[in-house]
Amino acid sequence: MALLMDTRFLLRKVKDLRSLTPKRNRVKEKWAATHPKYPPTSLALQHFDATYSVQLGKMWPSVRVALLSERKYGALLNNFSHDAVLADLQEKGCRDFINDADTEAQPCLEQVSEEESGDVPVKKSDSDGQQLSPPQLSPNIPQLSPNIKCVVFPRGDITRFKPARPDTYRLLGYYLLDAASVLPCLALNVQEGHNVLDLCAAPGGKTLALLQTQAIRFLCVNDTSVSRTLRLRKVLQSYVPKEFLTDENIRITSFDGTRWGDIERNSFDRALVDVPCTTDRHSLMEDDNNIFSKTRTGERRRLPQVQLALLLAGIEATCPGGEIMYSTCTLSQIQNLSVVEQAIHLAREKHGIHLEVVDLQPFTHMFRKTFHFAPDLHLGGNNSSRVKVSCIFCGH
Ligand SMILES: C[S@@+](CC[C@H](N)C(=O)[O-])C[C@H]1O[C@@H](n2cnc3c(N)ncnc32)[C@H](O)[C@@H]1O
Repeated sequence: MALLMDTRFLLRKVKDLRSLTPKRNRVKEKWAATHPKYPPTSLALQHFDATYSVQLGKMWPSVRVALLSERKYGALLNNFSHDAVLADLQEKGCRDFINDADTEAQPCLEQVSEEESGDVPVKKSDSDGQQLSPPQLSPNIPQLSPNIKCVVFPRGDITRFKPARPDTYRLLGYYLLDAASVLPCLALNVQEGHNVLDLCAAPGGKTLALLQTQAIRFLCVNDTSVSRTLRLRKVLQSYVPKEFLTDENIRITSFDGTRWGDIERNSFDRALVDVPCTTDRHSLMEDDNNIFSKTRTGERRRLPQVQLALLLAGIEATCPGGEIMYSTCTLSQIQNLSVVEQAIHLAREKHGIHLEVVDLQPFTHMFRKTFHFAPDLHLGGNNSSRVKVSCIFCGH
């Protein structure tokens, strides 16, 4: 311990001495050695400027500003906590945007776009269902779980939430996440007694939201990264009472999700496939661990391939009549619509599985007071085989 402290002291000293030396060459050398000429955040912006200006046209400048602005959090309330957190946050000016959703509203045509993620729910037809070619839109409105509550400060108010405090049972009262991350969990339409698969689950924000429904019979939580799965376990321990985290209720694994079809088929009523992606906002903000860094170029290029394999695995794992939610936090069409389109095609051609795409427009319309959504997007390669889907864009 003493040695460690001395070492730390010495390190600090060296730092101090360096800061006293005249700036000249030393500063230049250090800069050159540690900072790439083009940091990953700049490479990400260059890439988005090139691709999204074409994909989004005149919407890109405002979407760009939104991506570069401070992220706005939501606080997902923890029903397992004993503290009266909601009243406390309401007193501070927050509102539960799910409770405020306009469930009576009918979708209208005017819609504007803002930011990040593409979320696409897909329904698996009965095995003897008719072949759907081209893929058909299934117009249904998910029943919103009354138990998922997520509060936000009013539009334009970027007050930060204080870290959640533990209650007398050491459970935290809320989990902070991008408010839009709750939308795929709501759209998944989990019903009483369902078996649910969360294929890429860590660090666990959406897993927690799914557990808040208190409707799930069995939840299977997976993430290929062992370290991130460890984080997820810690999150669950901080929010969910031990008696809920039994083998009968939940299974936590660290498998490669792309191989899930080899492990378990036709087993789940619902599957959430929240894939790794270019995490657009993060890639513009943080140089550390950035997918646009030169060392991760190969990984970035392989993303659509991995996403497709994960979605296909989620489809195989779901039983006939079940629903699959594909979600990302990127605007990229290649990582959103193209992946869903290819998955539908391959599921039919290779596995004989027929899918219909659920139209999310009525769903997004319910939340138009809180989020900006993309205008209609189309699934399908040509005019004659178009199926509409809606992509949800994170942020306010
Ligand atoms: C967008 S994050 C998931 C976020 C999570 N759903 C949440 O709400 O906190 C994507 C996750 O996919 C995981 N992942 C990447 N490749 C995977 C694979 N082949 N199988 C399973 N998980 C994978 C990553 O480790 C990462 O944790």
